[in-house]
Amino acid sequence: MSNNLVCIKDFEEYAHQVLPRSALDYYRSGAGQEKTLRQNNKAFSRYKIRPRCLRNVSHRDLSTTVLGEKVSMPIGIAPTAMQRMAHPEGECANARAAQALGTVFTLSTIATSSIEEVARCAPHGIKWFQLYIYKDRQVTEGLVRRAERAGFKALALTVDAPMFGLRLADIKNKFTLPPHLKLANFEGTKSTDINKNNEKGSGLNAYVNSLFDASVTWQDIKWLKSLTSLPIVLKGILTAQDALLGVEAGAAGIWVSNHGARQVDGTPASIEALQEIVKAVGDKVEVYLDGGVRDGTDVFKALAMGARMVFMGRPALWGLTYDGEEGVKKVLNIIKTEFDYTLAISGCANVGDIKPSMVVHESYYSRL
Ligand SMILES: Cc1cc2nc3c(=O)[nH]c(=O)nc-3n(C[C@H](O)[C@H](O)[C@H](O)COP(=O)(O)O)c2cc1C
Ligand SMILES: CCCCCCC(=O)C(=O)O
Repeated sequence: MSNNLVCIKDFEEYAHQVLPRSALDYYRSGAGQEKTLRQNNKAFSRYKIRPRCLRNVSHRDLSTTVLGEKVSMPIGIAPTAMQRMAHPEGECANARAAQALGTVFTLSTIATSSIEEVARCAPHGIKWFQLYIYKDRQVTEGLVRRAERAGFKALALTVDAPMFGLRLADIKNKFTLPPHLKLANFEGTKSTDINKNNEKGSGLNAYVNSLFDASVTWQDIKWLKSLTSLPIVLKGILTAQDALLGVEAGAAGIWVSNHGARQVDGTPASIEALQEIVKAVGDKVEVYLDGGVRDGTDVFKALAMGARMVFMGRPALWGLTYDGEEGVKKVLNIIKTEFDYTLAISGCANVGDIKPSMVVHESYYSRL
């Protein structure tokens, strides 16, 4: 079977065939009419690679560093909630796959495996913890302390979700977490239950509106920084202005993202937002990108346009659905190989050889 799955699209098609409707729609969907969701993928194809020739690429090195840690490739796993709907080992399997490939796994606050379980499953992996700010600040502080104790290396604070986007499929399905699963970071607390309030639609929106703090401002980044010495990455930035405010507030990294097109339908594709942010931020902090990364050429383009690392959300969920840890490893190995081929055939022996001039917007060719 797996010989027939040779690219991420194949894993996505497989997951579409086997996942229950409600889980599939939750994983797959974007906000509103899903215009931005379609653009996240399409926008990459509007950028063109300009390969260079005869540059001795016989030995290649795909590794890089993020926040001072060496990773085997500039491709990591973005936080996605409730992964045990895809596979019984959920986040644990995903984290083990990332550990095996030597790259970053980011655990969602809204996970179906706890911080401690994931730390036990992947003790040597580079793990980041994704954070939401709860109205009850002690909930957030408790999560930070647990992530610190469990050896997580950074906090990815999601800044694009004061409320949740209107995901029409979840509303129609009246999404709830299957009863055998739990929000594992909150067992036995009132933050556990996403199923109690969904008579009118998706249980997610009811949960978020009742517990997440929509009044969060830049001052709260200072508060978070005062709590911890872990580096803080701001996830969900789409403008140069906010990137600069983030740098000023002391962020160690800016994660360019439109949340997989799940928040505002009508934002730019993440790749379209990347360059203004890279230009504004310069070398002050690292810049990452997620959203629509589906093959090795996408990785190359994002790096040429200034990202230090890219992350993938849904592709890991499709891999998990296929075969847990092994499925995610397959997905990661496929994109790693594609990136290696792109690097070599474009005349680069390592990520440092990828230069901004090697990727142009397609309009470059109509101007000639
Ligand atoms: C099913 C699903 C759940 C997500 N859960 C979270 C989450 O808990 N926290 C968060 O910051 N982002 C979350 N995201 C956004 C991802 O971290 C990431 O930004 C996005 O998936 C990247 O786009 P891609 O799926 O096209 O790779 C989620 C995305 C999806 C698809
Ligand atoms: C149960 C609360 C919301 C889940 C958060 C996951 C998320 O960010 C998403 O995009 O979905």
